[in-house]
Amino acid sequence: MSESIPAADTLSRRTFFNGTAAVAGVGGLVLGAGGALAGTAAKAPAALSDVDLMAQRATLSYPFYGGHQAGIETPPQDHLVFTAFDVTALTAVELQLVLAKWSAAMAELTAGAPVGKIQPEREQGIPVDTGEATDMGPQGLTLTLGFGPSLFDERFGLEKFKPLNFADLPAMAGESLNPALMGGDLCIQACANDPQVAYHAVRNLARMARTAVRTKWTVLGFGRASAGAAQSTPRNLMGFKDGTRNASGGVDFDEHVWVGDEAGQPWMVGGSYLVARKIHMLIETWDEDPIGDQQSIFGRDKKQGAPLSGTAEHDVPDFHATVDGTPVIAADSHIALAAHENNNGLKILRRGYNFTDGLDSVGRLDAGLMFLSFQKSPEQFITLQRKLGSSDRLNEYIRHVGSGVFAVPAGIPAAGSYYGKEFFA
Ligand SMILES: C=CC1=C(C)c2cc3[nH]c(cc4nc(cc5[nH]c(cc1n2)c(C)c5CCC(=O)O)C(CCC(=O)O)=C4C)c(C)c3C=C
Ligand SMILES: [Fe+2]
Repeated sequence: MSESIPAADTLSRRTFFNGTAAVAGVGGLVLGAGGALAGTAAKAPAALSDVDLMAQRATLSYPFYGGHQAGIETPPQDHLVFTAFDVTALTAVELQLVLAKWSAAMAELTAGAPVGKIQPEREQGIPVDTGEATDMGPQGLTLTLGFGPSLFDERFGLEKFKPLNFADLPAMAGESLNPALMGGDLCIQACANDPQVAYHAVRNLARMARTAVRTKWTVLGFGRASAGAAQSTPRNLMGFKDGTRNASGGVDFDEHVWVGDEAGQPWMVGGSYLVARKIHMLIETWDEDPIGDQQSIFGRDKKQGAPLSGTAEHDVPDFHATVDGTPVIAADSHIALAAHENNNGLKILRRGYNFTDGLDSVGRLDAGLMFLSFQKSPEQFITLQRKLGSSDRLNEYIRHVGSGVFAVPAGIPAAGSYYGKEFFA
C-alpha cells in the first residue's frame, strides 16, 4: 500500500464506547478475517479482549485524501454496499454540485463523522444526517467513486473528458443480463467492517443528491470474497477459498491496476477501472455436485484451497503436471483459464463479495458473487471473461445477471478539491 494506515486513535472524530478509545497505540493495525490480526499489530491476538477487538475494528479508518482512492489497494473489509446511479439533473452545474458535495461528505463519513446535524435544535428541523451510524466509529469505511461511460455523453458537455476506449462492456457468452442491473452514470463502492456504517454512507450520499441523481441498482455484500495483503483467504458461497492468487504488491498494482497516461486523461492518472458483475450461483445444483467434480471445476482442493497439483493453498499451480497423461489441473478448469501464466501475464485485482437476495420467485436460493475487479484497462477483464464465458466448466453453475464498468478517478489530493473538478474548469 502506498498510504499508511494512521493510528486508529488519531483518526475518528468521534470516539467509541462513550468516548473511551480503547485502542490507543495500535497504529498500522488491520484486522483479518476471523479476528486474526495482520499488519503491524502491536499486540498478539491472544492479548486482546473481545471489547478491544471490536473497538479496533470500529475505530480503524483509512485516509480519504491521497493519490489513489481508498477501497482498491486497502484490505477488503467485511461488508459492501455497491450502488450505481443515473444522473437526472439537466445541467452540468447541478452535477458539479453533487460531486463537490459528495467529496466533502465522503471525507466526513470515512472519518466516522456525520454529514450534518443528527438532532437539530428546532423541533421542526429535519435531521441532515439520518443518524443510524451514530457512535459506531469509522469501521474502516472506504467510499470509492466511479464514472460510467454514459456520464461522458452530450448531456453535460463532458465528451472531451472521456477516457480513451472507455465504453460499456461488450456482450459476452454466459450472460443473462437484467437491464435493471446494468450500467449507471456513477457508482459508489462502500466497504466497511460494519454493514450499517456502509449502508448509512450510501443512504446519506444518495439523500443529499436526491434532486440530481437516482439510484439505479444496488447490491449488499458480505463475507469479503477476496484477500488483501496479510489477510486470510475467505470463502465464496460455493465453499471454496476465493482470493488466493490476486494482484498484490506495488509492482502488480503499477503494472495491472493503476492507470497511467494511456487513458489520455490527467484525471485518470492514479485511478483505475472498476468492473462490477453480479453473478448468480445455481446453488442447489452446485450443492448436489460431487466433491471431485467441484474440485476439478476450480482446479483446487476445497478444504485447503490448494491447487490440485500441490498440497498447500499458496503452492504455485503447475498447469503442466499430468497423471497417466491427463492434466492434474484440467485445461477447462476455472484457474487454468484465468491464471496469468496462461494469459500472457495478465492480472486483475479481484475485490468481490458474497451476496444474497433471499429466495427467488420459485423458492430457490437467490445468491452468488458480486464480482468486483480493478484493472488498468477494462480490456483485462474482457479478455479473461471472453475465455471464461466460452470454456469455463463453472458456467454450468453461474449466470452473470448484472454488469457495469466505471472509470475510477485518482484520489483527491487535499481538502478543498473534489472528484471531477477538472471537468468544470
Ligand atoms: C473475468 C474474471 C473472473 C470472473 C468473472 C470470475 C468469477 C468467479 N470466480 C469464482 C471463484 C474463484 N476464482 C478463483 C480464481 C480466479 N478467478 C479469476 C477471475 C475471474 N473469476 C482469476 C484471475 C483467478 C486467479 C487464477 C489464478 O491465478 O490461479 C478461485 C481460486 C482461488 C483464487 O485464486 O482466488 C476461485 C475459488 C467464482 C465463484 C466466480 C463466479 C461466481
Ligand atoms: Fe474466479
